Amino acid sequence: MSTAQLRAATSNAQLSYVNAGPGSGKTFLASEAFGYLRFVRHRHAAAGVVGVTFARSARRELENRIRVRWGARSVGWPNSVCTFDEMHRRLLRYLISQGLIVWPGGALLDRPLDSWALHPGATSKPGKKRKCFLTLDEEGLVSIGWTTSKLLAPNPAFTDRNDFLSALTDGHCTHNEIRNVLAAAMDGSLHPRFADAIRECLAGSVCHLVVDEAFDMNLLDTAVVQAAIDANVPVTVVGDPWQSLYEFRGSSPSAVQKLLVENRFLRIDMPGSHRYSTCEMLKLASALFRGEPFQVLEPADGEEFDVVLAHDWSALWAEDRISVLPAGVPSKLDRGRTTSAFVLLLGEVVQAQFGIESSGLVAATRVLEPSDLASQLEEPLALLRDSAATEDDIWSSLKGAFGLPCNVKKHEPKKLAKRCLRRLMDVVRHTDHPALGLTVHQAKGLEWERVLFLDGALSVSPRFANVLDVNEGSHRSVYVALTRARSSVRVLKVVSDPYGAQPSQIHHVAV
Ligand SMILES: Nc1ncnc2c1ncn2[C@@H]1O[C@H](COP(=O)(O)OP(=O)(O)OP(=O)(O)O)[C@@H](O)[C@H]1O
Repeated sequence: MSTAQLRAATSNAQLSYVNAGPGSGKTFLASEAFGYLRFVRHRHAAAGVVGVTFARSARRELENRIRVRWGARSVGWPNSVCTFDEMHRRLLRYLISQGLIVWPGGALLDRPLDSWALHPGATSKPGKKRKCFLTLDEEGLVSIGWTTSKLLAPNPAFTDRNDFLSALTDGHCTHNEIRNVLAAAMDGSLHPRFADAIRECLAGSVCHLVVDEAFDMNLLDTAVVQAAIDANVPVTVVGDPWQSLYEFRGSSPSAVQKLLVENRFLRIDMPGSHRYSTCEMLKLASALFRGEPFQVLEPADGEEFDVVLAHDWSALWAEDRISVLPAGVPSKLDRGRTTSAFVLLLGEVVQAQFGIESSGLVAATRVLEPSDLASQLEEPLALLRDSAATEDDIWSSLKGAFGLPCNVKKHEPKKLAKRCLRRLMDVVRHTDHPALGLTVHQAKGLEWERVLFLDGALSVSPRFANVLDVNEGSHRSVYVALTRARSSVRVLKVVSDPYGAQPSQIHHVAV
């Protein structure tokens, strides 16, 4: 460990904030600090050290590092590493178990859904609709309310109260319902006993809270951290204000800054970088962290990459200048049964090629409930690799594998799904070693030797430098993408992306 990391990991401050740039070893530090807190500072505590972060991939990364460094028992009960969603569920469950909140159907199940996609009764057809949600009254009764609002395609919701109630009483719910009810409970104006109970739960179960990627916290997450502070639980937060990416989940860097200032967190700066092995990357990462102008290069002919990053999955599927295998599907892809079969097929190819789980597998598995996935996909996989097999052969085989009748209109693949299969056939049949394709969100916290970034707003001209603005979400996404490479990053211009969001304008200055 560097001296700066050692100082940060072994700080005995009640509240500390470690501020550091990309590749400076923040996650490394969070894992070191976890061991110090668990085995030294709080070795006699009955409550646990809890590490908390955002995406499931980030949670896995942090937990793996802690297991490797400190042994599997270091994260055993009462210690844990979890996502904020998991923490919200635990707190709500505590309120239910104490009889303070009455949940429809009684109990909150262990595995909330990510979304209501394909749940009977939930709709994602865009348009102005009556939309059901949960409310909490001061007696602790959770009931169903509704509002008329515009439904957005990727966010299905219930429009009928009875359908919603029967899904809830069957034990289903999404993280969204949990967040809504917990946020209402934490709002002290409703009834102070909810907030008192939450502080009691935190004080009894957590002896130290370590928050990684702190600038992704939303208002509910900061309220949970504030409740821990009010319960006298020591807190360490680690973060880089430039790496706040979860705007769609309501991340609020300004609320995080407010939390740090109002509670007088001890700020520990951790300079230095451990990721970068070339002057080019050291210079680029330092300019990015300081908000200074920087230049980027286009790839040279034939240059190879370990990973290709893009703002969204669609840009990766639309790219045909390089051989890239995206580990996820465009968000606009329909969620029907035939498309779900394609998602499972992609999952097998990605697993075989890169040894990782592709995005969207959980939802597709829920739709098709395969009995023996490996043998069901044996024939479609063989046809995918057989250059004599046509696109129609693969669709028929996929339908057959999951018992979907052929020649039924609703099981016909849609235009976008067909385009994705054609691209997959092309990549699988013409390259032995395609690059892994990921979105910037999926790449957060990870690193590779050589990175190619697909972007439409950065200038790659030798006459211009780019300047990013920390207050722009899409600029922060560019920052994360450009700082993932150990030795080199190149930028390939994408002219337009018909499906995904475009980053907002980046300021260019002449050099
Ligand atoms: N003291 C150290 N000695 C050797 N390697 C280190 C040290 N600290 C960190 N590293 C390595 O440097 C790389 C970057 O570390 P880490 O992922 O923790 O950085 P980070 O600050 O969380 O990055 P980012 O926020 O940009 O994702 C990793 O490969 C990590 O193992």
